[in-house]
Amino acid sequence: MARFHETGVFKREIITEDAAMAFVNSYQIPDRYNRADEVQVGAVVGNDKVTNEGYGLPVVDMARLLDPEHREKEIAWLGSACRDWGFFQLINHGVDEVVIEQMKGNTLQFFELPLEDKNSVAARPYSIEGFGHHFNRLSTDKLEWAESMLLNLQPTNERKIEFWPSKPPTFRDSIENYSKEMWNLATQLLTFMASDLGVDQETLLAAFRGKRQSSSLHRYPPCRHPEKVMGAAPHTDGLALTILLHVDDTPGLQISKDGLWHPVQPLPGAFVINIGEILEVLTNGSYKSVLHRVLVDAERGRATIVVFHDASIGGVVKPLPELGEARYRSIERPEFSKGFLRALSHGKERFLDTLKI
Ligand SMILES: O=C(O)CCC(=O)C(=O)O
Ligand SMILES: [Fe+2]
Repeated sequence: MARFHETGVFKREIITEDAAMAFVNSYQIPDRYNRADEVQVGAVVGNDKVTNEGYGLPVVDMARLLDPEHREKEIAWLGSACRDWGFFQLINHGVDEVVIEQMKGNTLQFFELPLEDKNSVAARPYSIEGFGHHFNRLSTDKLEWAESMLLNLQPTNERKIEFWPSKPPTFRDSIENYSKEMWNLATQLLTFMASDLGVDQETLLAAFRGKRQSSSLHRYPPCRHPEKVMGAAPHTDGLALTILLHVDDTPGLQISKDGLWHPVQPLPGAFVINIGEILEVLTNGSYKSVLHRVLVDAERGRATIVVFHDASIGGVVKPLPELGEARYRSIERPEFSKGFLRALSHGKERFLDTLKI
């Protein structure tokens, strides 16, 4: 992924004083944030129900996955969520609450720092890591209504410690602990996914072992004109498995399904899990990597902690051989990133569709 910039298709802009002022006083939306035309694309389902039956985003219960009496049914439910939605909320996940609360607290403390402090770990124009705007696409050159802190977490030799905030002082420990918890959770979920897919657990886990884990911390300031700005423009995730934690209960994430945007109503204490492009390929198209976006609230700020897990089979992105005739052509991992980013940046067709056989 260090090769992303070689494609020359994205850049990360720093948060300037003017940007910070625009976020605070949002009566006037500067032109580069004004994406009213994009916000209006696609109808939003007025659906705030979170149920296991209705049309809401599926809720998967880890306690049931671990309970022999309910396991089989819950694995099937997990599988259907990954096939039909590409997203689900996970409850009773068993992740250490102290680690979660410390990570949430330190994330908020970081974002509350004076701009000068946050910019001491500012992204460089063509670096993935550091503090700044999220990526902006060269096709529009518009900016997202958010400030984001991106860091590589694992393997440790791929960390760029110069981007790791030293304020608040516990930040580095918190994210280190959080990284381990997320790796354990990802591993656990993958074993159940393997059961659902009917593949050997070890084969699926091996694709993730030793691969990169990275994080994005996002803060979406409230905006007096939420109909004009995008917290995150529509995208799919370019890695394999994403685990998102809401720091607060402000909604904003929307998932595309059947041509409609479905708002996610964050369940207290739950994670939002989604399938990235690479897991779609690994599962030979069984699990779906789905378009999502973030809209901003008029009054309430929102923060999220997102951890991404990469995967490949010996450095190649391709379907697991156990899953029958390949429906995607094999591609070297670095080429995959280039193609993914190029397609995203130019807002063209989904890169995965160009790999379909
Ligand atoms: O903050 C969110 O709700 C979503 C963020 C996201 O989609 C991403 O970082 O890829
Ligand atoms: Fe995403």
